[in-house]
Amino acid sequence: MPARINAAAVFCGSRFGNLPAYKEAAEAVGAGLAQAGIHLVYGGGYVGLMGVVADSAIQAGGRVTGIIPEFLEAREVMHRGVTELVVTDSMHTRKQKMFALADAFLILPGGFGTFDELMEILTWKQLQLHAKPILIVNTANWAQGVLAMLNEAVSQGFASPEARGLLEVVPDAAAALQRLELVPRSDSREALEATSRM
Ligand SMILES: Nc1ncnc2c1ncn2[C@@H]1O[C@H](COP(=O)(O)O)[C@@H](O)[C@H]1O
Repeated sequence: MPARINAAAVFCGSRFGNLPAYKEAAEAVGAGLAQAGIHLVYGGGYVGLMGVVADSAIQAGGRVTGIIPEFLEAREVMHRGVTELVVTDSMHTRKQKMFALADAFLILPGGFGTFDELMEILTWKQLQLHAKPILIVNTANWAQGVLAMLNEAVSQGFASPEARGLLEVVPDAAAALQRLELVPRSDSREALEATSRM
């Protein structure tokens, strides 16, 4: 079935993590997006799972846009093989551009930076700045800690069950790609207007 969305942003680790399953998931997501004709938007690095997802999409003939802040060009080894590379003046601009381009967000295994990106896109949704799907690809249950934290916030009365429901958890890349088939293309003007409020 052809994909209805244009682009998905992938947030994931700048390291590989300890399990081979993490790299395999990044490969499957990159290749799967390309095969579905979905434009990959990601952080522009060559390192860790970020590089894996980009390389897999490129090898499968996909369109890949990397968005990287200038100060991370060396640290995250800016990927020069992507279709488009956007160098921003700050982390904030990077996030805004990734947000504006994407119709949906996939969160793959990662560390603190990935958690930050997840929380920001989730809290923007909680504030009704957007309504785009956010999917955690829970490979080998890597996200159990962050999910427990979110669930605990609901249990403690600091977040509503509705807010917790703004985030979907899927077990693997195949389920994520299947879910993306159901996502309608978002109105890019609405997305751009939303970024001006962030
Ligand atoms: N504070 C941050 N805001 C946005 N993005 C960040 C932040 N810190 C790091 N990042 C980026 O996240 C990815 C993955 O980082 P991991 O720590 O490996 O999960 C990387 O591109 C960081 O630049």
